[in-house]
Amino acid sequence: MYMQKLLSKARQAIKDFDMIQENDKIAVGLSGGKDSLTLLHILKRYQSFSPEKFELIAITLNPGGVDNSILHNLCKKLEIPFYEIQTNIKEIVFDIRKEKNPCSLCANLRRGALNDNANKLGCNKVALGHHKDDAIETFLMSMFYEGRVNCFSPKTIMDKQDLTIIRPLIYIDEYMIKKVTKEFNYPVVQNPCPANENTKRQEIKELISKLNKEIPGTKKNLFGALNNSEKLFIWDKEKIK
Ligand SMILES: Nc1ncnc2c1ncn2[C@@H]1O[C@H](COP(=O)(O)OP(=O)(O)OP(=O)(O)O)[C@@H](O)[C@H]1O
Repeated sequence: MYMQKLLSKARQAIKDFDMIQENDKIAVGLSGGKDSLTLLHILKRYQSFSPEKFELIAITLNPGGVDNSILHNLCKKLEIPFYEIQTNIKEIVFDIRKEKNPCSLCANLRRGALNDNANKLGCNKVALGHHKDDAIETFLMSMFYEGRVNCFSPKTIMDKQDLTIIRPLIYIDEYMIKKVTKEFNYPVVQNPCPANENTKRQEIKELISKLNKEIPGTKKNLFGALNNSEKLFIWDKEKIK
């Protein structure tokens, strides 16, 4: 039941932000978590009726010591070429750098490795599993922790690498992804991260959920604010002068 809704929201995002073109070769960043598993299935379905013909592969970065055979099998079943890349990200973040706030270094290393490998495999696009809740959380985190109004974009062109990053799940709520993951029994790989669920992001997620109960519509309005580009430069000195 939810799959059709998800597919239609993904289709809308792909159209609104012009994410896919004819002959694209798209690498799905497949972590084995619910979001990227859903993304892989959605893009596979979308491929069957998309007006633009495109190629799909999956890349999984192994941070060190994770058994991803379940993802190998899934991709074989879906007939999507699968590439597992061994990395030492876990060792760098936790043993060498001994990071107190490991998430941002880990995310940077993963992003770099994913983009480099996608490039090497001849892809011109990388698809990531970020969804609507991720966007709202990132939007608030950038204000609370960095003092700036910022968020990742649905589509980012990386000039230096000749690569475009797309986020087709950007209109989809996390609860819908959870429903579909359960309904279709996607083979979720246990997240090996020692900081999992114990992060600033988790705190912000809980705060947003609390606020949404106290002030109904909070989440919807925050997402609306993110889409309201006219109001993003609130106190723009050049405009006000
Ligand atoms: N180890 C990895 N290998 C390949 N792609 C990854 C990996 N880790 C993250 N990604 C990609 O980056 C996206 C955002 O990463 P993040 O760590 O925020 O994951 P997440 O929100 O927990 O999503 P998921 O449920 O897919 O793990 C993922 O949805 C996925 O597309």
